[in-house]
Amino acid sequence: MSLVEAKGLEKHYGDDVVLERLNFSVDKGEFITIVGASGCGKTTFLKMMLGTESVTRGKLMLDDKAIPGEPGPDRGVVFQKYSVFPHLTVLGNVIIAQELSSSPLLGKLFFGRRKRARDAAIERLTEVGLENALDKYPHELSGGMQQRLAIAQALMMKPRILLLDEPFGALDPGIRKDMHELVLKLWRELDLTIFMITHDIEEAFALGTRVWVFDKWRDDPQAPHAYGATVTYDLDVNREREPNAPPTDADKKPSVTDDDGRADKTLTKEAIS
Ligand SMILES: Nc1ncnc2c1ncn2[C@@H]1O[C@H](COP(=O)(O)OP(=O)(O)OP(=O)(O)O)[C@@H](O)[C@H]1O
Repeated sequence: MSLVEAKGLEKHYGDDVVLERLNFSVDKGEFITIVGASGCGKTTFLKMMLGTESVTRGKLMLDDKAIPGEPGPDRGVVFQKYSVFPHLTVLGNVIIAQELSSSPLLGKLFFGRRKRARDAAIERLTEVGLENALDKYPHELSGGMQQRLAIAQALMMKPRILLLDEPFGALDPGIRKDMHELVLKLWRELDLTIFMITHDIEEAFALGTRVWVFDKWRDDPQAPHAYGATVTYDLDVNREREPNAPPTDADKKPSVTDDDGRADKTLTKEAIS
């Protein structure tokens, strides 16, 4: 059984068709990187996965059931803009993810549960390399450290799926490299399935086991909103990294089918950049 599956998935805003013809199946442990022109619907797709945007038509399934229409502990998210609380310490920022989830009314945990949440938060912060910054406030952290904190927050509830919306877009190239190593380490060690949007094609090919290109399947200049984007290319890359997956022929020569399964062509990252 696939972990995530879409069948004829569509998203419209009024008459504006943003996404359509989305048909895919994603197994546990895959690392999907998503590229595509600005405004083509990548974030909208991620929000549907998160449960903060509704499905207009078709199906989006998690474990063979309609994906919940609200965020849940099984799906963690990190956005490009730092989403941490400025008035809380690093440790407080991660504990609160558990507090808000376990005690939404009070937003507080007490006694043994607080101690367990604290221990779990320290574990998550150690995983992202912030164990020496527990008492710092976000303004005392570098951009890379703030994103590490946002990742620790997203991991606090032990999600199975991690949704990353251009998480490294605002970071310097050297720091991005460190973040790539971190995200690959977390993906492997925590058995995550990742969907990550990026504008950086090199990053998409370096990190993903599958690269998706979102684009409109048809463009009509007379009716720019009539057709939505879909996955126009679905490229197998770095398959040897997947848990228990031996390298496939696709690693050597990516083979691509269009969204109707018709064309079969070889594609390189140069061709879509
Ligand atoms: N809440 C909304 N109401 C109406 N239209 C929206 C809403 N959210 C997004 N859109 C529209 O949906 C389209 C896709 O937006 P989205 O943010 O998903 O694109 P994107 O591919 O992530 O873009 P970028 O790469 O610039 O972040 C855009 O035309 C946007 O204006």
